[in-house]
Amino acid sequence: MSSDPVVLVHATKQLLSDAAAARLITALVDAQNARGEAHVVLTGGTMGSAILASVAASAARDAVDWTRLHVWWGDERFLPDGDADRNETQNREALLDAVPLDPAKVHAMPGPDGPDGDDVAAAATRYAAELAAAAGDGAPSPTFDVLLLGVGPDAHVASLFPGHPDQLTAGVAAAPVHDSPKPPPTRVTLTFEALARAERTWFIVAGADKAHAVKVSVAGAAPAESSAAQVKGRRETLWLLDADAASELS
Ligand SMILES: O=C1O[C@H](COP(=O)(O)O)[C@@H](O)[C@H](O)[C@H]1O
Repeated sequence: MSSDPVVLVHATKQLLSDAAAARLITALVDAQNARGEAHVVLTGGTMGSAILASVAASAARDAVDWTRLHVWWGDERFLPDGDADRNETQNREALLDAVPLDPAKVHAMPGPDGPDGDDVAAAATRYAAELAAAAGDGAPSPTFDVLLLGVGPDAHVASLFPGHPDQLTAGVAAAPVHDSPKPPPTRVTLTFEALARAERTWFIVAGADKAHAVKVSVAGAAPAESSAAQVKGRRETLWLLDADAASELS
């Protein structure tokens, strides 16, 4: 069960960010209203933190009950806690440190200063176990209410790089990535199987350097050309773009 991609274009990167933030607040409020708690998966990169900064600046920010939100990550650069290049650090600066989250519900991916040291495979296994524990019903992870994904110019999402040997890891929810083509070389990522467990999947993409990746991904390219094309939400798959990122779409 998955949904067909829908494209929505905003004129500027700032409008894209603000509109996506409004959409995110509403989706989290609705999920909490329906089920008590909500689960969101965050992303790194340009738009991953831009949308969170827009949430932070929104007058509706505290319509979300932050204490009832589980925060997960789609991927993480395998760097120590607080490193400026960690997605978590950037997301914290943009929003997470400014809202009253329950620390027990903030599920950061371990780095080399974590319980497994520099064993990135063990760190990924640990994260998969945390996902399964949160599901609590034998599923490999909770159902994610909203999955946010940035997209690289090479059409990667999370740390799943097209054509990379670690791209197609199967049978686990989280996997190590070695020799990433984008620095840093070592990462932890959710797998395609885990990314498929979202109700709403939103790609948030700005900039002309992403236009080709957007075009081939929306068209449904094969894994060797696009990781983004392999990910769909169960209920909704939205491509939220600025005009530059949409410039190669017909
Ligand atoms: O390395 C990463 O890159 C992508 C996209 O980043 P961008 O700066 O090109 O927007 C990001 O979504 C991913 O989480 C991150 O680890």
